[in-house]
Amino acid sequence: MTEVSKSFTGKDGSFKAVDGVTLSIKEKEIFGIIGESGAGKSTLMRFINALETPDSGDVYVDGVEVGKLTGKRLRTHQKDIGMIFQHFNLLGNRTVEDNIRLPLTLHKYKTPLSLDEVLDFTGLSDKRSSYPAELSGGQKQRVGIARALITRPKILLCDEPTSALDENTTYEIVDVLHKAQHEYGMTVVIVTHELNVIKTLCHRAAVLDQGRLIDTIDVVHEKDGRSGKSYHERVLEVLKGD
Ligand SMILES: Nc1ncnc2c1ncn2[C@@H]1O[C@H](COP(=O)(O)OP(=O)(O)OP(=O)(O)O)[C@@H](O)[C@H]1O
Repeated sequence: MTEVSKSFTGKDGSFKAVDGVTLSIKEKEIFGIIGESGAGKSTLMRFINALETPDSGDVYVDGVEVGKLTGKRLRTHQKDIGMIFQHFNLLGNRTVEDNIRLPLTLHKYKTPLSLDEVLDFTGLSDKRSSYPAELSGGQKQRVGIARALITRPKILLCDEPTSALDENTTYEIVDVLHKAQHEYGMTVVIVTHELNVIKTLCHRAAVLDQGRLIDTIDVVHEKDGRSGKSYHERVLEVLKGD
């Protein structure tokens, strides 16, 4: 995206939520967008699937200018992009398998995955007939991931996917996302304020501050990877510096 900006009207008048951001995300990379609350992270990410439209600047996905798409071509573009949310956005009156299948009932997809494959991939095979209220937070997010994966998206947008979860569950979800990128070769864009999630999962990260891009960082990964550690090991690491 090049020089993208977007203003909103708040109680003190108009302000720039995204301010002249230029960045490029590579195919199949896991790219983080970090910054404090209100920095413009979600708005920037939502330009990619046209849930938000910039006031100025251009967004290109696969060489196609998103702002020029309308009608069927816009829908085709949006169908290539899956999304998962902080609060999961599941339908409470539908079972796990009906929630996961939902996108396939709304649109026709060329090469969807099978329900059994995504249930197995996300470790939910024994929960297929459960309702969201019967699931833990981590299980609900795995349903959200399965619902996105079933359409076999080229790009997966993740808006604060672990912010409603405790630390252990966060690493469980980070592992599922990592595995999903590896298995299905998607580009993953993840908005979060949790630096540990970026550190464990992302190849690169953009830092936003009051709508401006202030840095793009190549993430250095620890050799042993934090996600394999137990909760107790991580507590010791943080509190005692082990
Ligand atoms: N539709 C909208 N109308 C008015 N203001 C909006 C709208 N969407 C976002 N904003 C405001 O724009 C700013 C950036 O919002 P955005 O959600 O992109 O930030 P963020 O970095 O993702 O923050 P958070 O981590 O709190 O979600 C915030 O001040 C937000 O209140």
